[in-house]
Amino acid sequence: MKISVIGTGYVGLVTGVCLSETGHEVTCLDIDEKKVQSMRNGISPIYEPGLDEMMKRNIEENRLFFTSSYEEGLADKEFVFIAVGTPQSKDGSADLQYLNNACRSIAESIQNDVIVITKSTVPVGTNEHVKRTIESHMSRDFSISVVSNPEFLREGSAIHDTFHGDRIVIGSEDEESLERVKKIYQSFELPILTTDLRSAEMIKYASNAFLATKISFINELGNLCERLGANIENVAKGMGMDQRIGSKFLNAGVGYGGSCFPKDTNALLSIGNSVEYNMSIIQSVIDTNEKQQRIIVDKIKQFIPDLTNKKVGVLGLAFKPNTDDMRDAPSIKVIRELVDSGADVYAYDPIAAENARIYLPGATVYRESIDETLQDMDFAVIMTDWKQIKEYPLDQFRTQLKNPVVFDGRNCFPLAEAASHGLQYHSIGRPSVGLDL
Ligand SMILES: NC(=O)c1ccc[n+]([C@@H]2O[C@H](COP(=O)([O-])OP(=O)(O)OC[C@H]3O[C@@H](n4cnc5c(N)ncnc54)[C@H](O)[C@@H]3O)[C@@H](O)[C@H]2O)c1
Ligand SMILES: O=c1ccn([C@@H]2O[C@H](COP(=O)(O)OP(=O)(O)O[C@H]3O[C@H](CO)[C@@H](O)[C@H](O)[C@H]3O)[C@@H](O)[C@H]2O)c(=O)[nH]1
Repeated sequence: MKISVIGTGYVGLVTGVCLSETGHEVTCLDIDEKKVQSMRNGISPIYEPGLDEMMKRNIEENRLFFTSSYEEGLADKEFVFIAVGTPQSKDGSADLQYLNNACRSIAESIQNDVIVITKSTVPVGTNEHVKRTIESHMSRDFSISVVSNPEFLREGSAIHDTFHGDRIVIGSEDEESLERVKKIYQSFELPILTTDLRSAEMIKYASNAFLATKISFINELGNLCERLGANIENVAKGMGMDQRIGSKFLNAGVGYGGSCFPKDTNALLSIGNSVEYNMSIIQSVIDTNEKQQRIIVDKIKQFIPDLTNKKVGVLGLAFKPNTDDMRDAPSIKVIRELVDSGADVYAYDPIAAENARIYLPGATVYRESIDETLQDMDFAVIMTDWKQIKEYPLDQFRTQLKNPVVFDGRNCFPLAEAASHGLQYHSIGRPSVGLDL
């Protein structure tokens, strides 16, 4: 089938590449010329394990194309996926300016009847707005059908999630379009839920908000455990064994970040407000997360009240492992607070350091290795559970640091091991060990 994908961020690029991998002819379209040039050369603008190789193969086999021209991108296409960003506006709602621009450009360049499939996360009712916008800007009379097809991939495992996701959701009021879009995904052999437009749009927000709720819930319980001498890991294990609860997304830590949970929970709140319905659970989830993102600084100040000229080695900057994405990464708030409190911050991330420069205070010094980041520091802070950080030998913390004190925002190490290596080790929702050092 001939497909156009508009917007080549994580979702658009991974969708385009994966659809070409299954034999479709795909043209990915982006207004960012530099990105398009780099993608034409087989270089992905995002870090995603396995993506470059798959991209290059499909370009070579003439199934995957890149353009910045709507005329070229839409020529002969039966299906147009919209995957542009829908970031958070100042008032918390989803900012639809990129989507609106894409709709107007589609309308101006459309050359045949198309099914427009929205992959971007958009408020309930937006697909109807997409149809109206395109139809009202078209100069010729083509038939436009709209289908909602929200995306559930995670950054860092995006290709795996695309081919092995739990479900594909397709919503439309138009049965024929539903059937045709189902066929695009035929070879994926995944469960497909077909539903109405508005429910499909809501499923995306509901899923993200529920996962965010699980995280804020376990973080709140973790804070209680700390005060009562219980261990949140043991508690989560016991809860997760109940299949009604499930063991996933019960890892306590420095709160959720990234380009989706923070903005989508806020957008859901705003959707509620638009119909005068107060989403009090979602509000609490957001408030709990805001506090949780700063909790490691509170903990540091409890043990080291004066941070003036203290040297701090920060391990991990990305909002989670296997991505270079720094959008809403908890490390941003933590490093800003450390710097504002007078500390000198030295930071390491295997791949996010370049993006981090855009978000972090200018005073942050970037290091190339864990060893280098820990050398002569007054203490260490762990912000991302990268494999190389979790596998870093505990005795090296003791050898490299000036004082063997570690604040771990991701519970990377078992308590007994940290203690046996002579560390003063503070983590989340678990008792601190090595306090007698
Ligand atoms: N990032 C994720 O893991 C993820 C997962 C599921 C759903 N989503 C949703 O998917 C959407 C896209 O997210 P993302 O992180 O991939 O976005 P992004 O912000 O990383 O990328 C968006 C891309 O769209 C391009 N663009 C903007 N306006 C355009 C236009 N008028 N025409 C063509 N291209 C245009 C930009 O240049 C950019 O390359 C959002 O709604 C997001 O909520 C994201
Ligand atoms: O038990 C957990 C699980 C996750 N997190 C944090 O939650 C955030 C989000 O993690 P994850 O969901 O793995 O990453 P994303 O790539 O943001 O993916 C989420 O957001 C996407 C965009 O909407 C959705 O498509 C995915 O289904 C959804 O998982 C990160 O900061 C994680 O560190 C925790 O703190 N504890």
